[in-house]
Amino acid sequence: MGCGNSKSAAISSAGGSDSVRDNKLKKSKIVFVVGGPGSGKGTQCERIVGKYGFTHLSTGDLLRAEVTSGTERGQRLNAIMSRGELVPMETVLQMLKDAMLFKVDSAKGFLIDGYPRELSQAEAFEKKIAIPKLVLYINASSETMMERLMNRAKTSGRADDKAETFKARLQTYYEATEPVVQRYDSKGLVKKISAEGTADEVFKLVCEALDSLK
Ligand SMILES: Nc1ncnc2c1ncn2[C@H]1C[C@H](O)[C@@H](COP(=O)(O)OP(=O)(O)O)O1
Ligand SMILES: [Mg+2]
Repeated sequence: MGCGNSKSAAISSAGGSDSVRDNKLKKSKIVFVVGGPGSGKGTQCERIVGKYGFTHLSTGDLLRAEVTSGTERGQRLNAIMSRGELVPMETVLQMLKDAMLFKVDSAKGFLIDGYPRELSQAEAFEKKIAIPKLVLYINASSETMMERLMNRAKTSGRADDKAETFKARLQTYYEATEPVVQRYDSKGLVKKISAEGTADEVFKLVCEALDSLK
């Protein structure tokens, strides 16, 4: 501990030892974007990337990309998923960390979308990577989320954008993810954003929350 003075950090900025890079991650602006299915997380992340130049990482996208890349890890993931089994949390987290480390020198901040989905994932992230600086809680009523998902279903081609699965997704969300919000609320890290308005209106609130970050 305490061996990473600013000089050695500067020298290693084009790479550096694992511990130096781990330290950089710990200091980076990490924002968790949390909210129910269809609340508008992806929509807001896209806008944040445009205005703030943050790096947007979605664990779903990372998993799909790893599989199509055909790496050894991708092949293992493909085998697990084609057996209908769950990808181990440790693997998802390692993928997320690798993606963050890859960008740590250039990223102005990280938007983590779709993770953590449950308390144990939040705890594992903190242990392995860092404590987030902010949790953006994109909050919409279940009626609004349902309406938006039904609209998205017309073009998304996503198998889970169906009225029948919406109830189950919502229940999983409330049971598993809301405790994550409570955990960070007790640390004073949550900004609750009303997502009922237009995407522009929501983005105004999102900007206020992000601008309060040092
Ligand atoms: N504030 C808003 N008002 C109206 N529609 C919105 C909206 N934010 C997002 N949408 C639309 C875009 C999508 O078709 C759908 C779901 O948005 P999304 O960004 O994909 O949600 P999420 O990533 O949280 O699942 O709703
Ligand atoms: Mg999304």
